[in-house]
Formats: sequence, structure tokens, C-alpha cells
Amino acid sequence: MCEVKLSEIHFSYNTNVAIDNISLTISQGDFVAVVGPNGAGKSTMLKIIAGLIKPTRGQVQIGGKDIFAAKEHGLIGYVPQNYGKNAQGFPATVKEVVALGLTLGVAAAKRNHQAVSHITNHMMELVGVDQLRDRRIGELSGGQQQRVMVAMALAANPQLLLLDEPTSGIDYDASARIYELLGTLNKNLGITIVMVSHDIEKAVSWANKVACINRKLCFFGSSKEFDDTHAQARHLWYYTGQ
Ligand SMILES: Nc1ncnc2c1ncn2[C@@H]1O[C@H](COP(=O)(O)OP(=O)(O)OP(=O)(O)O)[C@@H](O)[C@H]1O
Repeated sequence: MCEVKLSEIHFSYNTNVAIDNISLTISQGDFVAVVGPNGAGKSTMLKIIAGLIKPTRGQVQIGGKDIFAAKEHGLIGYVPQNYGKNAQGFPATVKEVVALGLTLGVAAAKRNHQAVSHITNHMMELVGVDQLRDRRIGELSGGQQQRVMVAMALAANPQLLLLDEPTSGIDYDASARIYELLGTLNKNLGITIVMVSHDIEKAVSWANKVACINRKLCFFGSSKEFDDTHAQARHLWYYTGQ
């Protein structure tokens, strides 16, 4: 059970209010696209759900547990924005990076070398980077790096996967393959996905729910409802920022 419940969340960076009174419930198995203009608080909200920052006010519950308990149980996988780019000079191979994800899982300490190798291989196959296993992460394309980051997050066996603009800076075909991968993880493995994206058309076509944020929650509902009611106003989500 991995329901995400935000209750009256506020967050400020000093005097700058980034999140203003957001409440919403994401159900187990949902694929949620988080959209909104630049500086709207999308990444901040994702970090709050990941338990990386604490809301100034309000409560976050994951699967009925306080966020920090859920985090300790390894329920949450988080892929930050431009994670791959930060890995440019990192002297590790794809296989080693994916295996690093295992150290985040709840039973990490109990895994032996064989189990680590088995899970690592499985995750690399799942996201389609097994052919790149011995390449250094910094030598890969943006799309390949994002796949490796997804594999690393999945290695910890999360029930909830949070991704911050997983297709930013990636070409059309590679982006399509990442969306397809996320759709498969959601449908076949039942992983709940929350993804921040500027690519509204694509994100909404894969997600079953949409959350529009502009400090406040402007819309939260099904993708179909978003398509029906917000189609003409879509361009505004890009330009209504501060
Ligand atoms: N570490 C930080 N310190 C101070 N202010 C911050 C910090 N991170 C974000 N902010 C500010 O908080 C607000 C929300 O930022 P956030 O990154 O959450 O927005 P976003 O919707 O993800 O933006 P984008 O689409 O441009 O990535 C912005 O005004 C931003 O300048």
C-alpha cells in the first residue's frame, strides 16, 4: 500500500513561499504528471514527498506512515533533475552505479555478493542498459544516463518512484523510450509514479492523473478531465510564473 497523502503543506525558502497550502492524495498505482510554470514549486513538492526537505507546515504520509518512517523502509525511489549530468566525471561503471542503489534498500545490509549481482543485472535488463554495463556513466548519452538513474532507484525495490524532469535535455526518441519504460513499470509492476515534467502533452498522455502547481494546487484530477477542461489554457501553465 503506497498511498501518498499531503495535508495542508506549506514550504518557504526564507521569505519566498514555494508551496502554499497543498493537499492531495495520490492512490497506489497512480501515474501522476506534475506540471506548472518555472519556479512554481514542482521540484520542491517532489523533494517534500521524497522526505528530503521538511514542510514548514502540514503533514506527508506514505502508505499511512509518516514520511520519515516510509523513507527508512526504502519505499521511495527518487531521481533528481539532471542527475546524469552531475555524473559526468564520476569514475564508476553503469553496473557499479546501479548496484549503489541497493545500498538504499531496507534489506541492504543482508544482501550477499550474489544477490547484489542478480538484482543489478535484473534492473539493467529491465531498463535496457545491460549492454552498457561496463561503460563509465559519464560517457553515456543523456537518455542512457537517465535510464541508469531509474535502474539505480529501482534497485532498492521502491513502491513509489519520484522523478524530476526525467526527459529534460533528451531528444524526442529517447524521451519516448523513457516514458514507455515508466508506463511499463507503472502498469506491469504496479509502481506508483510521480513525475515532474515540462513536456505536458507527452506526460499527460502517459499519466492517469495530473497535478498543476503554481505554489498552490491549481488542478488535480484525471488526465482525461485535464484534457477536457484545460486544453485551451495549457500554454498558460508555462507562462504564469512569477
Ligand atoms: N535551494 C533553494 N533556495 C532558495 N530558493 C529556492 C531553492 N530552490 C528553489 N527555490 C525557489 O523556490 C521556488 C520554487 O522552486 P522549484 O525549483 O520548486 O520550482 P519548479 O516548479 O520546480 O521550477 P522549474 O520548473 O523551473 O524547475 C522558486 O522561486 C525558486 O527560486
